[in-house]
Amino acid sequence: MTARKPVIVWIRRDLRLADNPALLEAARTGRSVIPVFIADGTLAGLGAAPEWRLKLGVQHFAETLRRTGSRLLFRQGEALPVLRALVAETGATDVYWNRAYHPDEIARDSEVKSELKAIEITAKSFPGNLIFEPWQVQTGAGGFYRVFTPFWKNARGLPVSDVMPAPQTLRVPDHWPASDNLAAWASRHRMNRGAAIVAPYLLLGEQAAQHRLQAFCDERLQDYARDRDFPAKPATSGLSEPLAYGEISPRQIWQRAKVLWEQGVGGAETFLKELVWREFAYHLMYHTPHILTRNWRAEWDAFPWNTDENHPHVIAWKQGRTGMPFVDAAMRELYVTGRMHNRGRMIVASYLTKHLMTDWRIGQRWFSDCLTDWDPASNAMGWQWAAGCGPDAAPYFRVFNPETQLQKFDPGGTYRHAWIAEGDLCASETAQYYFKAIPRSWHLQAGNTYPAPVVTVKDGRERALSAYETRSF
Ligand SMILES: Cc1cc2nc3c(=O)[nH]c(=O)nc-3n(C[C@H](O)[C@H](O)[C@H](O)COP(=O)(O)OP(=O)(O)OC[C@H]3O[C@@H](n4cnc5c(N)ncnc54)[C@H](O)[C@@H]3O)c2cc1C
Repeated sequence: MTARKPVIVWIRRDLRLADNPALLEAARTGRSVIPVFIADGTLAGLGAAPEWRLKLGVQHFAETLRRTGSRLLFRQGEALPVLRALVAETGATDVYWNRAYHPDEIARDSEVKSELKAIEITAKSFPGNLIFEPWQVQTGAGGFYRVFTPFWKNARGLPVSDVMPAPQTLRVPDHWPASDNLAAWASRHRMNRGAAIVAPYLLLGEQAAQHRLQAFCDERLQDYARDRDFPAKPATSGLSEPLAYGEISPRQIWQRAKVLWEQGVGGAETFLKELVWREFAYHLMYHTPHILTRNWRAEWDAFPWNTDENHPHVIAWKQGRTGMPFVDAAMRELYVTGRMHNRGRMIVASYLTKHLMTDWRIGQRWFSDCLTDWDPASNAMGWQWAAGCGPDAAPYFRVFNPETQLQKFDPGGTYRHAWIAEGDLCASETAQYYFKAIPRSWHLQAGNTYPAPVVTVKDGRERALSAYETRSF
């Protein structure tokens, strides 16, 4: 009687109906479908903002499923016992999911798959969260890539399958198994006041992501290559946030932009290339998982980084009070919006690791607490790139100058004005708001004098280069 047995779809960071291979395959069996989200140990290490954002995403997707007549079950506990219990309760014979690539998730999923198979449950995983599976893009010798350009040249020519439709219907089981309390879980977060501050900047849910993609392709893509580096311009897609929770799939973005590329729309190729940086980050995380926690190049272990998280320079960096307007503007943007422009990310990461000679993992931790688009692979790759210790990294001796960068990418001072209130007689609302948003314990006020640089461009550069030149490796 398999025909009547339900299929369990284990929902993870794939909070969407369309282009969701596991969900579609389950619907196509014609059997009832039980979608479940499991809050397990892999979520324990999430920073405050991404944890809060994930919970909002799960709640939103539960609402989306409810509108189709289905539901999202929610269970707390380790994945294997939860799935085993659900199989026993429902008589399901199949469990489907879309693949995840973090080393902890790979280990968990492999165990779940073999244990379910051992009790004669069909456990199937699908490729749904990347354009190219990490093992699919290979060098001529059959290995993995360490450098982006050849990865891109190879990947751009590979076939990409069509986007899948949302299931037309999801058959419901005769009896829904009980769910743990999703609302109670979702309201338990560590953002406190931060939630209300960041909330207006969120791009939440599948529909919002699709609208954004459409608007971006219609209005911004044409000028993307020209404008994408200017932090005051609304020139980029902002899709990293829904991508991080699977509210949109990279394949949906790829296929839309690829058509425009083929039609000769300016900016489309550059945009696709940026999207493939995300693929490259996953490729690296899959083949060299130590990128997440250790210097990718082990010789950098001997470098004399500052590892004191409470060093006054690190505190000034986190609080946007380094005295370097580009760095401070970007750090304040992060605090208020949960986002930071890519140029800002490169500048603040370079300033922390080079001028302040601080271990990149201190910056990585701060980002992982503050970013609503936090993504383990892109984040680690970005930090190791900026610090000079990663694969295909910016060489350590190439030190971004935050002053000339500001002149070049914010020539009219719009970005600076948006985030730096001190000394500005007509300080913008956002710049003033920063001081309302930050904890009182920081003792900062908009009327304060703007600080002198904690380390000047020249001193920081010379110190970093001298440490680099006298290094023991
Ligand atoms: C130190 C540092 C930390 C970063 N941390 C993250 C992070 O936690 N999460 C994250 O998604 N990105 C991260 N990035 C990459 C990049 O800054 C963001 O992806 C980008 O700013 C997102 O804005 P967007 O969606 O408007 O990008 P767009 O310019 O519209 O680009 C489209 C998509 O391409 C991908 N992309 C673009 N640039 C990069 C890049 N350099 N690396 C990887 N993917 C890229 C993203 O998925 C992005 O949504 C980091 C970069 C640095 C230097």
